[in-house]
Amino acid sequence: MWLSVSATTRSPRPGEVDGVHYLFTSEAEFDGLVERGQMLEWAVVHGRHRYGTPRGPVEQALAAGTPVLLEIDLQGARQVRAVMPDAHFVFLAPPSWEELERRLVGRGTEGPEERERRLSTARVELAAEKEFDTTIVNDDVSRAADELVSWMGLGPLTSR
Ligand SMILES: Nc1ncnc2c1ncn2[C@@H]1O[C@H](COP(=O)(O)OP(=O)(O)OP(=O)(O)O)[C@@H](O)[C@H]1O
Ligand SMILES: Nc1nc2c(ncn2[C@@H]2O[C@H](COP(=O)(O)O)[C@@H](O)[C@H]2O)c(=O)[nH]1
Repeated sequence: MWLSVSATTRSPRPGEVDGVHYLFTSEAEFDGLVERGQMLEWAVVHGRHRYGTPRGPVEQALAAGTPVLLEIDLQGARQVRAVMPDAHFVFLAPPSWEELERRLVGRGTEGPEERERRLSTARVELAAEKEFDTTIVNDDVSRAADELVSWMGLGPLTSR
């Protein structure tokens, strides 16, 4: 299974590595990817930064028969559904609203205003759960990953 690397115009957080966590691009570089048709999907997430899935690596993996896993927002999922109707869509849900808030605060990477923005996005996304083929509750990471792999009918998670 191949886990695709997204591009984003957001700045790296401490510890995030270009090409591993994201392809960190300038606004102009992201524009270029979009204008050249090199994005499978892209969206402004949390009303601020652009995030998108480069098309080339995904299409190459699929052509080689390798399943691809995208971890993208609701807007991106809707775009992928429009161009790849055979794709499968999993809604990754928090165990509770309170735990979602606790985890976001605990991550410690955003101030109160940005956290509120992200919680607003979460409210919108939670309301769209029924658009997805299944829901997996992210209570324990290992358990949720096992459930995902089992639902997909695949072996253990590997990347590139
Ligand atoms: N199952 C889990 N148990 C405990 N902590 C978790 C679990 N899943 C995620 N977290 C933690 O919750 C925080 C938020 O998770 P993550 O970074 O994946 O955010 P997200 O859902 O992508 O939201 P955002 O769009 O704001 O980034 C992180 O600190 C992450 O380590
Ligand atoms: N449409 C897309 N959404 C994406 C992509 N990569 C990530 N995401 C979404 O962005 C949020 C915010 O991420 P963060 O790293 O700033 O915390 C993340 O939760 C995803 O939902 C993508 O390629 N396309």
